[in-house]
Amino acid sequence: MPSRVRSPEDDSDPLTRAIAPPPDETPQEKEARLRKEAHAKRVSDTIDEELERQRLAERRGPKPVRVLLLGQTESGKSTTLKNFQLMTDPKAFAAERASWRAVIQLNLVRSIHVILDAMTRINDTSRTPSKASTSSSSSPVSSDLSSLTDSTMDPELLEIRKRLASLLQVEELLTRRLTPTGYGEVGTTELAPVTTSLERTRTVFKEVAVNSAVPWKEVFSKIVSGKSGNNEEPLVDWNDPNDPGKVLHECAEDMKRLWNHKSVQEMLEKQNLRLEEMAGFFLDSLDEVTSPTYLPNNDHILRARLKTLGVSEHRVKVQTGASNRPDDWRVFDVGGHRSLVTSWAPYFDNMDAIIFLAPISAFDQVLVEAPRVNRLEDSVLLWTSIVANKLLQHTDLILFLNKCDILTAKLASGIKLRDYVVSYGSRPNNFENAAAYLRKKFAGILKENSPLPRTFYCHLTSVTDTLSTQKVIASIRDMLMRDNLKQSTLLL
Ligand SMILES: Nc1nc2c(ncn2[C@@H]2O[C@H](COP(=O)(O)OP(=O)(O)OP(=O)(O)O)[C@@H](O)[C@H]2O)c(=O)[nH]1
Ligand SMILES: [Mg+2]
Repeated sequence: MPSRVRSPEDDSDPLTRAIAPPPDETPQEKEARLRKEAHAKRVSDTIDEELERQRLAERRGPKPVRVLLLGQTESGKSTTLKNFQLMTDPKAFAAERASWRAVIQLNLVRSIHVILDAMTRINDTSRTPSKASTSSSSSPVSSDLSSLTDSTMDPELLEIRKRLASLLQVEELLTRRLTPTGYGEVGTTELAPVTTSLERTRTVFKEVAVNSAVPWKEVFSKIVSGKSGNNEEPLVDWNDPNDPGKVLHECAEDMKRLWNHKSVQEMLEKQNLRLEEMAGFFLDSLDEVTSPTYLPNNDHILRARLKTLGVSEHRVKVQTGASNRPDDWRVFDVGGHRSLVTSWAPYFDNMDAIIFLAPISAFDQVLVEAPRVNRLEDSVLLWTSIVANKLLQHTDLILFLNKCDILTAKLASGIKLRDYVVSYGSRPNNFENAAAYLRKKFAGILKENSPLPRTFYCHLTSVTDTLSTQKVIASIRDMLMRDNLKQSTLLL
């Protein structure tokens, strides 16, 4: 078929048509248009010049330090990034409180959703014919969960459940705001069960994921109405009728009663749902999160959970003792979901250091995306492939054995490491012994699999704790500076 050749003047071309001046333009309009176009060109040229200037400065100036955060999903990568940001630019961090408020509200609503789902599941199970004999009990309110159907459930719980249905709309609203078209995704995933037993309960829920390189935070700046006196903290428009905080405040008492209800606690225990260990757990802070003028503090922001999609680069200025000018660092945060691991490799080139996070508290959990894979085993396999990678043979590897706070609590509650890691044997089931054992395992893997001998840098961390994490980051900074210094001395 002959193709049509289009001349530049051809006004059927949509672009030409779009930028063409209106046919009935007056001389004054033409002058105004030309002025506007000249101004736009000046602005565009200035931006180009600035970009070029930055590019040249970067090429001439000291090379930025590049750090890549790796580890399975929910290992604490984005939380470590938040620590970098809090440490290097606390004002910018504080300015984002309104955006994190929305994430925390969503986290809270999701926990309630999990409880409501669990209650429904009990109903469903009880209605199946095989359970008919147990569910036909005519006893009144009962803590026997097999008989906790609508007809036998505490009427108070039924009422609470009905009233809390309005929270599901809040969930939808927040999810829509957090995932502007093309910038995020809402995946239906399975709640990480707390046991590897095949008999375990499975809970399906939605988790919001965003690419942190895109402006999801700006969506929430729309609910920011101004700046407070010290010009740092954003103010939320508390009078906005669509602000989800209103519904959350109205539901506060019901949420509290639901969470503290004896039957609910028993039901969660029976279904092996340890919400306290779930990412983004705020049921212990209900009063604060549902207060009418809630803005999260740093601790809440670090505990907020928002899954990462893709890879994003963050620029931070790290102050070193050596010079007055802070160093330019690039911290790369990646999504740790299994389907995203293949997107890590293009970033291996040219990295100064990799911080690898292994959440060692997850020894009794399985991956949400692969329910037969133990999370600790997965971390060990990922670590093995990272240390063995030839592209990374000259890169410093820093291991964070993370979530030590949860590990301590878990072991203290009587959950035995040796039930999941058989080789742990008869060692005492406490944090010191468990951490030392796991540290040795990861060190051994590094020694055996590194293409070239390298130092084992390892920290026992709880990255939701800012003070200790900032100390660890400072020691990494000093270590990298020493390394850089050594290299430049060798080059002289
Ligand atoms: N208690 C406790 N919670 C932690 C710790 N580290 C991370 N968390 C929480 O675990 C959740 C997951 O952490 P993230 O930093 O989002 O995990 P991630 O590795 O970025 O996960 P992806 O983005 O899915 O790859 C968040 O709610 C954190 O607050 C820790 O050391 N202790
Ligand atoms: Mg993340």
